[in-house]
Amino acid sequence: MTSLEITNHSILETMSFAAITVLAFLFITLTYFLFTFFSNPKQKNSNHKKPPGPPTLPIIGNLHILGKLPHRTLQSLSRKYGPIMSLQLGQVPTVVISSSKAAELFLKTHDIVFASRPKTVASDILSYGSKGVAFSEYGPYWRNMRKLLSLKLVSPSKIEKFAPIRKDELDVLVKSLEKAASVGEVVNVSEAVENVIEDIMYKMVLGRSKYEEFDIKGLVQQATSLFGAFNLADYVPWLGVLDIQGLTRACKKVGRAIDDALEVIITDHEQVTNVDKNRHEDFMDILLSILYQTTDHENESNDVIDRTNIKAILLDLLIATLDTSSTTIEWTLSELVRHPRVMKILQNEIQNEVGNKRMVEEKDLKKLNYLDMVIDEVLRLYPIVPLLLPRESRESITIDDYFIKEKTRVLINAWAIGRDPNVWSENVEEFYPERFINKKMNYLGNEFESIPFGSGRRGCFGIQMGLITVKFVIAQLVHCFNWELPYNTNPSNLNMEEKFGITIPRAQHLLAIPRYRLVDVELE
Ligand code: HEM
Repeated sequence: MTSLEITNHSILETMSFAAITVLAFLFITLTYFLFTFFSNPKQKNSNHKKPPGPPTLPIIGNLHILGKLPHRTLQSLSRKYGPIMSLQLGQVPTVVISSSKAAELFLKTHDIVFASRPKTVASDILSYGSKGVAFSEYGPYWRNMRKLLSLKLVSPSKIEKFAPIRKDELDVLVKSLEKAASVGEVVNVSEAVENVIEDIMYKMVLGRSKYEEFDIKGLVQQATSLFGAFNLADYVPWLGVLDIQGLTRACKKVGRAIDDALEVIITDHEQVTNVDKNRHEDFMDILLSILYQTTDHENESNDVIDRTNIKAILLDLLIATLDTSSTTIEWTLSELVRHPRVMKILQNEIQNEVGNKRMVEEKDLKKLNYLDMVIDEVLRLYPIVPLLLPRESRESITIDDYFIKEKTRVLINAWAIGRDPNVWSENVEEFYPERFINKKMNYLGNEFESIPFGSGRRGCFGIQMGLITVKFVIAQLVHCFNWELPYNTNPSNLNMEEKFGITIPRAQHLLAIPRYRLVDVELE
């Protein structure tokens, strides 16, 4: 065969492939129109009024309009279509909530209807078929696991028990920053904070410092972005086999690496526990103590907690603890550096309570009211999980005259709710902690004006542990150091762009120069 023949042959092949693709697309589009036109005629003629929403395209619905920062796109769409808005994400009917009043209806008044999570490719692969807590469907398994874990992992006495770990790890960070300060070094604050949180959480969850053999933080970050990605396979399941975005392949690859790491961690833990029975109890010990128990004593269910349950829960806990606290700290330091006025008031408050001859201790935190206001303001502007974790309606329901059918996905735009000018006044975009002077937030499900931890049955169960970690790190870092931006950057020019995923970290790492400000403090 000559080269010309080869070329012609391939063009012919390419042409027929293109023709087949076009024909297939036309066939699918036609089928879709016929299907949507003729299917469910009863619903078309009934009073089942859907919430308003933007026009949809065949097959993909509104998937194409989400953009790189969906929380922002959805906020501007809600200005046009209202706080309860319909979207069609591929084949999945979706409702987006963008006001505190609407959030209260979905997360409090009708919480039980929206207490489930949708099954997704990521939860199926990475969570061992949704066997963890955060991504599992509503039902006796989730209810019992959540009750058990809340009691055993994050009770006030457990939070107190882990205080020495938080103190020791933070001391190490302060020491290294003191060194950097003595030579005027530029510090990658984002990385430093990620590392200290990783060290704290490692010791708390696994009872030891990092494993050199594998990069758990990296794997957890990859899993977090896969959980947050809009995978076409979840929205147009028949396109799933093609895996056009490669996300299903990525889930399988990351899932295998995580499984290998978790196996090593569990085996290692079992061995250490056998040798030293009086060790300080960590999360992993608590999880292993429920291995082989049944999940539902009351109803005598036969579900036994096995190794895959333990691995799925462990991954949930690592995802829930690693990124959330460090990202909140990162945004807080960024806003403080941008607002020297606020930084000064906070430093003065700490200095008045603690003096400048010793470091902050956790017991000081309850006296620091301005610190509470600073953190509330950061959580209002940067709810770290901007769309919370998706919910799914367990049955059909009518809310505010809108019909929401069973298995509708519900996205709560916590980011838009915290920036609603009708609630937070015209200076809504401004970082202004004083707006919380007469407004004490407790995040226990009574306020809906700012919901960084979600709310209701599926709300975060680690709120107190998250808050104490964030407040302690911030108080220590601003008490021990003044912070300057490098390269003569004007604070008002600091880049504040975010990246989208389940969480929203800074798009660019925060770099700053620490200047030590305490006198005569001896770190052991
Ligand atoms: C600043 C730190 C934290 C923030 C901002 C945060 C935020 C959130 C948010 C927004 C949700 C979803 C709520 C919803 O869908 O309504 C969530 C769920 C969850 N969080 Fe947190 N979280 C933090 C720390 C923690 C910690 C330290 C733990 C564990 C010790 C934890 C464990 C969980 C779990 C298990 C869920 C899933 C709950 C369920 O589906 O039943 N979180 N968190």
